[in-house]
Amino acid sequence: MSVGPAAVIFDLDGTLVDNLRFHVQAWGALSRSLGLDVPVERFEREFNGWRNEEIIPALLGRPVPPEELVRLAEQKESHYRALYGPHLVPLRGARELLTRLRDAGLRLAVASAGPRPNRAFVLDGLQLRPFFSHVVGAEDVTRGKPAPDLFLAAARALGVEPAACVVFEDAVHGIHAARAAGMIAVGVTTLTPAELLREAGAHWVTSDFASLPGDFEQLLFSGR
Ligand SMILES: O=P(O)(O)OC[C@H]1O[C@@H](O)[C@H](O)[C@@H](O)[C@@H]1O
Repeated sequence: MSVGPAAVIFDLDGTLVDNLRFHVQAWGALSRSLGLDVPVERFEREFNGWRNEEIIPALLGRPVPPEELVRLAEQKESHYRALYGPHLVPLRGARELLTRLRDAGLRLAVASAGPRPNRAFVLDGLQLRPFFSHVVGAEDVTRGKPAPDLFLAAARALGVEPAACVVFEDAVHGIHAARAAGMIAVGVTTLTPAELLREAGAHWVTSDFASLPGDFEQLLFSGR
């Protein structure tokens, strides 16, 4: 009997796809249209892994009524999808790793703080959705990352104990969330340097899915 992990949970933005510069560009355009001058680092670090319901009030520095929030979020997200659409591609090795994990009998889920249309844009656009038993998103929780809620919701949906889950995640907030959920955390260095992901608690780091650390590969696949 295998004693390795039973499930793997993937973050979406910055992990399954290397798309954060397009999110940052769209956030920058939204901010400018509102007369705000926001340093890029806030989008890359502070807001990475948050839900729109958390980002937009922080950006404006005030509570934002639901209708205004929906309108501003849609303005940003439709711009992001238009910017990223021509570049949509999985992170190197993603499809191959998902195939190996599925064939090895591991349960797979996505846990993203992003809204449903953005998840569909990537997962359906790249035909990755069939790999995943469950996709958990912004509307399933009230707190984004670093709260553990998204990852715990994914584990619950998969019917797997948190301690038996591995999380792939690119954001410091996401690594904190995975560790707070009691999961094994693997940092993906699409934007955030390896040292910061390790400091946040990542057990391993990798630049993509094509070259995983040997001992981590062994943990995932030995005995399967
Ligand atoms: O949880 P994920 O998939 O990394 O994505 C969450 C968010 O990540 C941020 O970095 C983006 O700017 C957001 O717009 C996005 O929704």
